[in-house]
Amino acid sequence: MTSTHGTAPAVEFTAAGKTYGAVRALDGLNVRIHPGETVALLGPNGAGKSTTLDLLLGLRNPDPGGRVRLFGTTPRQAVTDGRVGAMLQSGGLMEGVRVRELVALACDLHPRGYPVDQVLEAAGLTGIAERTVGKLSGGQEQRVRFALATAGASDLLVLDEPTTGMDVTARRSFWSAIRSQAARGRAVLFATHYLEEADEVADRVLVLHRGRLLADGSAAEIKALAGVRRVSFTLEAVPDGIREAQLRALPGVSEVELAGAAVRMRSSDADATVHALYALGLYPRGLEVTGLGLEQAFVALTSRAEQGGEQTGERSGGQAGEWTGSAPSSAPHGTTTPTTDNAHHKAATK
Ligand SMILES: Nc1ncnc2c1ncn2[C@@H]1O[C@H](COP(=O)(O)OP(=O)(O)OP(=O)(O)O)[C@@H](O)[C@H]1O
Repeated sequence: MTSTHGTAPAVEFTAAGKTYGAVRALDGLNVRIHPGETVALLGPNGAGKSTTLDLLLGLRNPDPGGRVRLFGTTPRQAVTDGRVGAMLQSGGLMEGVRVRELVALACDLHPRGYPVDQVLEAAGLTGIAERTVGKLSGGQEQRVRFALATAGASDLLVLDEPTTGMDVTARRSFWSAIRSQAARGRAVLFATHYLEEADEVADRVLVLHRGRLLADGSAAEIKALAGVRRVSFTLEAVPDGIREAQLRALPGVSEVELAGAAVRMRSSDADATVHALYALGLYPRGLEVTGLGLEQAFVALTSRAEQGGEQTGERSGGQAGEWTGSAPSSAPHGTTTPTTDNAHHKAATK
């Protein structure tokens, strides 16, 4: 996958901050996204996702000292040049017109617009092209928004909670359409609360927390970074006096669930937990140590940050999977990491 537009990153945030009154919504974000990458933006409510997308689209300006560039130019210029397609949560659709008319208008207005039938087909709207927009279901409206975002040959797609309201089938075809966009070399950035979508679709996951980048890596790297594992087993005989509190006190254990003889625990140091189990005189049967899903890793990372163990997720400019300590890296992400190659590989094999 190569960019036909030189070597400038699709997206480049440099020390980008945004303050609303007393609220520091975005706190010195350094991030680069390259053509062909599909990137998920995750974060709890209020983490700064919408602010990030607003800055990216030129709807707001970063505070002085910060900078946002798309393809080496300003967001506004990139939008004017038709290089950005966006699907936002806010903003109503024109209700009185037919689906085809609305999509045709977007195709006409785009500097590199596609034929309307092609766009309708790709968005799964051919069968409802003659319906009035105001009479569509929520999921159908989302598909219209997607069609508007892909009405022309944009180089970057920005999607805010794109599948909200879509049923399972619509979601599946939506993501398959997005994959084919990425396979054509487009950069895709989407904010979502559906972590399984981020896990399945994204080459790279950015986790925002209180306006700072908490983690930046593949879903596998984020899961590993959370460092928490599930330890499950059954106890053949529970020795007298062994109670949940004792299991909870084992090294690394943060959570214990007991259901009869079945025990499930979460541990940040599974080896130490298991050794200590034996030391307690317990003999676990069917012992399993498994990794967490992205959702659980996300919860572990963000709650750890809430409790004050926050670290920034900006890579140190060295190898993928390296994470800086508490001091933010001065080098923007992506200068030397292999993320782009990885993204290209994935895009090519999807
Ligand atoms: N126009 C505004 N004026 C004042 N504060 C704002 C404004 N927009 C956002 N904020 C605040 O900035 C912070 C980040 O908000 P933002 O909407 O970017 O978060 P988010 O990650 O998109 O949240 P959500 O998942 O709830 O949509 C929040 O504390 C929010 O209350």
